[in-house]
Amino acid sequence: MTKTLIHFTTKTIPLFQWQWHAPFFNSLLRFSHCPPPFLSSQLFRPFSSRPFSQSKRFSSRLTMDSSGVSSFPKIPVGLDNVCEEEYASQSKLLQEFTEISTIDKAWTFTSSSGDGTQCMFSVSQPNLLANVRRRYMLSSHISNKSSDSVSFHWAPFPVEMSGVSTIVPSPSGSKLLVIRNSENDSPTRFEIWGPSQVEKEFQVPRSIHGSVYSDGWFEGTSWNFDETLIAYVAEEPVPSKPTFTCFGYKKEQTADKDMGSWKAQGDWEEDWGETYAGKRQPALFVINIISGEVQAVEGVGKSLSVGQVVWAPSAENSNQYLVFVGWPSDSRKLGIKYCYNRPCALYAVEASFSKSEASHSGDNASEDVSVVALTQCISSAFFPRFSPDGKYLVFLSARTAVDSGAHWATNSLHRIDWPADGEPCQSAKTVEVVPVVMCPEDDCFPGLYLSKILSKPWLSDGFTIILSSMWGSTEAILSVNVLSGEVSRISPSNSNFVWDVLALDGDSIIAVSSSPVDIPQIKYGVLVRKASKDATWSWLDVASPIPRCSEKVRSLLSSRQFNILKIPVRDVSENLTQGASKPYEAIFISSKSKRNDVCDPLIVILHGGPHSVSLSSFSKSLAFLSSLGYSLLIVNYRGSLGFGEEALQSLPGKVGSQDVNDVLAAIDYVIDMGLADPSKIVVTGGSHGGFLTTHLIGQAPDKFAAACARNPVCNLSLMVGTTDIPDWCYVESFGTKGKSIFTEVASPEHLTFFYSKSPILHISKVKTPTLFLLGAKDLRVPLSNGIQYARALKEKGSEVKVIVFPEDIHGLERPQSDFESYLNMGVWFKKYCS
Ligand SMILES: CC(=O)N[C@@H](C)C(=O)N[C@@H](C)C(=O)O
Repeated sequence: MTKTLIHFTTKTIPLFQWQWHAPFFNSLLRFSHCPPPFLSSQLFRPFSSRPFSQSKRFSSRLTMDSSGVSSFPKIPVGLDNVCEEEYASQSKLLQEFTEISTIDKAWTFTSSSGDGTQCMFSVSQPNLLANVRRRYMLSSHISNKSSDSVSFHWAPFPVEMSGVSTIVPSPSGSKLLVIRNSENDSPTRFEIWGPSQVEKEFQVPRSIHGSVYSDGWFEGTSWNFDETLIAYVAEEPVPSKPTFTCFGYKKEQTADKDMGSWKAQGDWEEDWGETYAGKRQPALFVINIISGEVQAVEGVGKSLSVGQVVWAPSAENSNQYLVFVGWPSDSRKLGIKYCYNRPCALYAVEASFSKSEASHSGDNASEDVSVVALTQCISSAFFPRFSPDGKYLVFLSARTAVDSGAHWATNSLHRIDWPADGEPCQSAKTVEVVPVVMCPEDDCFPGLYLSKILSKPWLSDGFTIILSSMWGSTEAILSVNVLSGEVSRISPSNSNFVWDVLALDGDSIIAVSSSPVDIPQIKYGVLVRKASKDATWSWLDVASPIPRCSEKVRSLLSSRQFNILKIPVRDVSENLTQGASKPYEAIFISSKSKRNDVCDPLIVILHGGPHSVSLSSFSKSLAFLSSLGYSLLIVNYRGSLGFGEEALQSLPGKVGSQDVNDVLAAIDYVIDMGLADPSKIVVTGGSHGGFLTTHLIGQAPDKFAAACARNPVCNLSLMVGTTDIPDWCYVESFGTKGKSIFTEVASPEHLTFFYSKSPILHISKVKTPTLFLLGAKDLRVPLSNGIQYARALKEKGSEVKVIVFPEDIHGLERPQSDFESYLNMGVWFKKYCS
């Protein structure tokens, strides 16, 4: 992979830079038998926690002693020989953290011999050399289940699933659908696996549809009940484009790429923005696995982007229906990634197909196939799930996000009682099962905050679903009675860990639990007492080969601890809602032992969104930073998910002030508690977290020894004209009013207002050395935002380093980019603060 690395050296202290490149430091370390006395104690600290300031003194002395010969060693651009040492030692450690695998999903199958359950775990691990995530499956047989023990018998080795986009077991568990999207123009492959081999394989050419969606959002793949048909969501086929030959425009269009012709671009088609660049509109298809015939579902038309399709239960002699989510797509498509505020509704459509050649209905939706809108009364409906007996259709809503314009907000859960005759009806009553919580009582249920629901979330009673939902800075497993609306926290209520449900095994739960200092552990939840009012769950530890970590990582983690702090709101005013006046939280990770009463340097970590949350789950990158000898303060400022709707809605209109002050108050809180040294604080965050980082170094210029910003929002007046979510700039700057005044052409007054809310307003005060990590293909906060700010810092002589990842988007999640980001961050912070 190629990368662009721009190191802006400072123009005010050139001597310092030159001293830094002193040529002898490396050789001295290599040839001397004992380290110089002032380095020795530092060198024996783990992972080169030798402060750079000392190294600099040392190297400058050597430079003066040298007889003026300044032969620069051959070190890579952007490094000097001091930080090269640091690079080497930190990269070794980071590699050990990077290798830890992640459990992504699990499926259970009743064993045909009736002696337990088979469980398949989907696990992934970065492959740094290939710069991809390696995905594999590991199976386990679950037996001897009781309330105090369970046995998992693991297959000896996992099996790699290369090139697999989607895996979906059939309802009976006797078949497995494996979909392989191709990366070029070749067909998409559908494989139907039986217990021992591939039973069928179909190739669907690009003329029928493009890649099958496997994005976790539009994605939906559903088997019908007799396991003959599979409904799914795929990119509609590429329309024909004008063709030219050496004689000019060719009237008869062909699909083939023949040699003597070329295709024009045709009209630009809007996509769904960040992470969807170049992706074609999602459309519904059904494959018949007996005949291999693929049919586009008729009647939907191009005015809806569709996703999350499921088969509706069918009554005897009734038609078969599909239920899906539709997002209006005949007007401007604003970015959808992380944006639950896009209106959407549930629809039902009869699964009838033209019997002729498969084709997508496109604009010519068949007149006689009607689409039934099921959720007209509510501005948002998604994640449809039918109960096993087909009586209830349950779905999630983000109506508070849609109605307020905040990109993510508190969810509500709803139910439709599905007609017994199987015929969907427009006027079906929608019941609110779990309402939005405005202001939770202390330590009580804060409302639902979900980014996924299992495809089969039901307990055997047919009316209880199991979910995991953010709860303050943690995530908890909940059971929800969809008839009474009763919500129970069933993961341990005294746990500060994150609990995430992976799959159900009958009435038991396979879950994963982790903390910032504990790698994920598989847990088995057993329902001990069934009485719905006070059902009790017992959580058993499961010995498992995944994930594994090295002895070094294990020992480093065992020396760390974490707490969730409650930070009181400073300056509570009468204008604040009750929910916005309550304490917010920060996760504090530190060493278990304090050396000579000295505080470790502190890294302040800020999530983006702003309506997102940092959870107390295990994070390899944060564990790495913590293991370098830092305390971490991860602030869930007001506006974060998981604390009730009033606290969340207190932020829009006050970004750059309320959130900045919350972070400053959290820092003062740990300083006052004696947990941090005010002279050793650095700050980092991405996106809106980068907005906070750059605001903080401008508004509190003496507070931070160094900063690192990933794809930061630095100038809203520049972002509004270039991002895929200009409406976000309006809502976060103006508050909910921004939703109605949003226009594609920001007025001069609006631009001035955006500027006044932006970190760039404070740039003249900045003194903090700042590292920028930028994705060149970011559509959310385009590169120009970070580059403009970094150039402006450079112009005024501040210390700046910029790394641009040419192939990365907003998340910088490709394995090499993620690795390089955290390595540079570790080295940068060590250089300025240790
Ligand atoms: C809604 C959204 O994408 N906002 C961005 C400015 C942002 O902060 N994104 C978050 C989710 C991130 O961490 O990238």
